[in-house]
Amino acid sequence: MPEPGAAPRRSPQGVPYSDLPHIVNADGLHLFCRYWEPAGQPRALVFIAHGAGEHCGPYDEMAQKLKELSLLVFAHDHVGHGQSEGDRMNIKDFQIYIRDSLQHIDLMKSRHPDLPVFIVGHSMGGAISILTACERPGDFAGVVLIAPLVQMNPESATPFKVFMAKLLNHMVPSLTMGSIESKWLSRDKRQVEAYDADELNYHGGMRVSFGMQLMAAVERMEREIPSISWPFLLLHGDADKLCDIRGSRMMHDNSPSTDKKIKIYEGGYHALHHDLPEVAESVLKELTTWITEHIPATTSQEAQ
Ligand SMILES: O=C1N[C@]2(CO1)C[C@H](C(=O)N1CCC(COc3ccc(F)cc3Cl)CC1)C2
Repeated sequence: MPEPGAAPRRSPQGVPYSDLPHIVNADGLHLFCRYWEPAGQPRALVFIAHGAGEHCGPYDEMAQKLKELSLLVFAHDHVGHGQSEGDRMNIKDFQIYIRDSLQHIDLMKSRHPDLPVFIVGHSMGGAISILTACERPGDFAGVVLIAPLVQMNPESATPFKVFMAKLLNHMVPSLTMGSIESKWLSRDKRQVEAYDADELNYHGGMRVSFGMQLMAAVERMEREIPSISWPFLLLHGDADKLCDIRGSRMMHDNSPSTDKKIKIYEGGYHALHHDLPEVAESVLKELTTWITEHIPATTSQEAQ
C-alpha cells in the first residue's frame, strides 16, 4: 500500500495508476495492462508481447479477433514503454522483460488455472516470447512469432558496428544510435503514418546500452534454440529490413520441436500484422487458426 498522504503514482502521461489497469513488477515499477475478456467461459489464455519502442495498444484488432474465439487475451506495456514506468526504451537487463511477462502470466494462470496458455510476440516481443517459453518449456500450449528478433540484421549489425557498440557501451552507454526507421515497418502508408503519429510510441534514438541488451538476447536465443521443443508458429516477411528472416529460418531449421510451422510472406515488411490489408488479414487468419487448433481437447470433449 502507498504511504498515507503520498502522491499517487502516475503514468508517464500523468494518469494515476489507481485509474489504470496495472501490475507492479518486482522492481516496484507500474506496468500498464490491457485485457480482452470474452463474455463466456474462456478456452485459453493468450499473452501478447509487443516490440521495442511500441506498446500493446496496436494489438487491439488482433486481440479482439482472439476474444471473439473465446480466448482471454492480456498484455502489458513493457518497462520503459507506452503507459508503463521506466526509462524510455531502455533496460538494464533484458531478463526484466521476461521476469515481468512471467509475473503477468502467472497472475492470469492463478485466476484461470485450468486454461492452456499461448504467447504471441512481435519483433523484440518475439525474443521476449522465445526466452519466456524457454524458461518454462512445459507451460505453453504454443508460441506465435511475428517477425521475431532472433538474429541481428547483418547489414545493420556488421562486425565493425558490433565492435563499436561494445566499445561505446563501456564509454558512453547512454549515447543514442539511429532510431527505428518506420518506413520499413509496413508497405501500408497509413500504418506507417499511424505509427509515426502514435505518441505512446518511442520515436527517439536507440541507446547503445539498449542495443547491447538486444544483442545479448540474440546470443541467448542462439544458445537456446537447439533445445526448443515447444510448439511454435513463425510468420516472417522476406523483405523485412528490421529483423532478418534468416533468424526465423534458423530457428525453424534448428529447433528439435516436432510441432513447428513457418510461413513466409513474399515482399512482406516487418510488422506483418500491420502490412498491406491482404497480408494483415492472412496473418490474423493464420494465428487464430493455429492457436485454436492447438487448444487441447477438454476432458468433457474427450469423453464424447
Ligand atoms: O510495429 C512495430 N514493430 C517495432 C516497432 O513497431 C519494431 C520494433 C522492434 O522490436 N525491433 C526493430 C528494431 C530492432 C533493432 O535491433 C537492434 C538494434 C541495435 C542493436 F545494437 C542490436 C539490435 Cl538487435 C529490434 C527489434 C517493434
